[in-house]
Amino acid sequence: MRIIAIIPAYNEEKTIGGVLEVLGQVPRIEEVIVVNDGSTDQTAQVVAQYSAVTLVNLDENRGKGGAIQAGLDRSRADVVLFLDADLIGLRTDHVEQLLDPVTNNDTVMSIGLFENGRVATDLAQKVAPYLSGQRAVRRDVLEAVDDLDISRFGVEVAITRLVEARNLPVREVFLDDLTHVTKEEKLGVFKGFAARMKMYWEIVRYYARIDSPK
Ligand SMILES: O=c1ccn([C@@H]2O[C@H](COP(=O)(O)OP(=O)(O)O)[C@@H](O)[C@H]2O)c(=O)[nH]1
Ligand SMILES: O=C(O)[C@@H](COP(=O)(O)O)O[C@H]1O[C@H](CO)[C@@H](O)[C@H](O)[C@H]1O
Repeated sequence: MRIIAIIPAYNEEKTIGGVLEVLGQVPRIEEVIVVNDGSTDQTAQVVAQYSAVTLVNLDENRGKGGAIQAGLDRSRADVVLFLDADLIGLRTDHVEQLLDPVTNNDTVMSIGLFENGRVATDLAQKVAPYLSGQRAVRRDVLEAVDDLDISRFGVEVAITRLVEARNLPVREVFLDDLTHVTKEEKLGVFKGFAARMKMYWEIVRYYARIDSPK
């Protein structure tokens, strides 16, 4: 069974190194692919310091779904681990927790939920667990999702919805002491809030598209 990790990254120079350090300590992940989604900061330069990591540079920002599709297009795998590039507190046991239920064939997808990380980020995932970017997913499931490449922030909802529509088993796992940097922390209160609204809009737009007749 070939296991890979795909990390979509847009302006994550401050945190992506920490994620890659941890992934480098998990031998059963055969390839780590970072898709630099048109970043304007030093994300690509930071990733290039990790010689074992495959760096895919996109000239223009395609959104999270587009970045993930670009990673899938360049890979061959049975199971894909997805992690966001802005995680704080990631450990190898979190990675194993996400992988185990899928590699043991107990489920086709795991979803990782923050626990005891920070109140705000724990709560956000309690309210909307299906938005989490931390997952392990069987590749055949990913291939069945329509329009992943244009889904932008609709990507998690798209995958979750397909799994639910087919009545496939999903496993939620709790990732202790893990959190991420929020949009407001990255961009400041106003730009962060605007980015959050844009994210919700991208999710709704993807929904509307797949619900209307083609
Ligand atoms: O256009 C984008 C927006 C986000 N991301 C990446 O997708 C992940 C989740 O995005 P973000 O952290 O902004 O979402 P949040 O967790 O704040 O909702 C991160 O690794 C981002 O760098 C991306 O590749 N392209
Ligand atoms: O938890 C949430 O409400 C959002 C917003 O997180 P921030 O606190 O704005 O960083 O984050 C998630 O949603 C996105 C859409 O599904 C995912 O792509 C992110 O990985 C996930 O962190």
